[in-house]
Amino acid sequence: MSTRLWLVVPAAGQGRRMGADRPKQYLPLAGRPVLACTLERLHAALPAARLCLCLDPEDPYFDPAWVPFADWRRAPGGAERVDSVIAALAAIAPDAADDDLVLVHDVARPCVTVDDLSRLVTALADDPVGGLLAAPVADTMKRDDGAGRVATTESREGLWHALTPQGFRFGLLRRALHEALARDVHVTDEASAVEAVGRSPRLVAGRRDNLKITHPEDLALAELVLSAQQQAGQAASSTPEAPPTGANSA
Ligand SMILES: Nc1ccn([C@@H]2O[C@H](COP(=O)(O)OP(=O)(O)OP(=O)(O)O)[C@@H](O)[C@H]2O)c(=O)n1
Ligand SMILES: C[C@](O)(CO)[C@H](O)COP(=O)(O)O
Repeated sequence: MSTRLWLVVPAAGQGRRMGADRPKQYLPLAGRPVLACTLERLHAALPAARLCLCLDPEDPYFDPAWVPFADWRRAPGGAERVDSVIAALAAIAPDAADDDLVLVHDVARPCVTVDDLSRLVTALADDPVGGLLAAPVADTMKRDDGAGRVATTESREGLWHALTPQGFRFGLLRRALHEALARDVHVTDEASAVEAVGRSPRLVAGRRDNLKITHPEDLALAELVLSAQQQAGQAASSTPEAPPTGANSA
């Protein structure tokens, strides 16, 4: 399958759980804004991809000098992440073909490695649906009783943490997201929307340190991860902790 590669980076969130004086994508990480770090990783792996960056239309912090891609455009962020991604798909629609692969990656995940990005693209190259980076759940899982006590211990077998990027064919992704909105199905990632139209995204095992900066402590963790990756030469490569696909019985 010979198609173009698009990158959609939702970066229009307000970072409410972070509680900082500005959206978390503009907080400093290893001396640069989170947004610049994330775009640098994406560019190192996929320099020829076409980028669409979702930004709050009233964002006073963004600086285009942080974008290393030659071919890029911006889309107006919406109220929820899904609205921002839909706006990005509308912005690329005039130039995108239904079979083009669209990778959606949170700006808040700056620790994704070049190797995970490359393996994802390779895994999805001939996949008619698409898929996502994911990490097998490694902790014992508890369900609460609603009153602060454990109701049950849940099996973690077959459970994965959904990471990003998540990559799907343009036509399928657009249809799935629009159907989710029309049917009022709450989706927190692209894969859920694709699942809701009856397709099964491929799970591609990725590194656990591809964390999403969400809470204040995550910024320090991300800084440690970037530093460790740098020392281990893993900014550009990595070894997954699980086979690329298959059941999680860890
Ligand atoms: N309306 C929105 C909401 C989120 N995002 C993006 O979606 C990604 C994941 O969202 P999340 O971690 O929830 O970020 P925020 O919405 O910024 O955080 P919070 O929910 O704490 O406000 C982030 O890259 C964020 O910028 C977006 O583009 N548009
Ligand atoms: C897309 C995502 O990063 C996958 O883990 C996640 O669902 C986004 O989280 P949010 O808090 O719902 O924005």
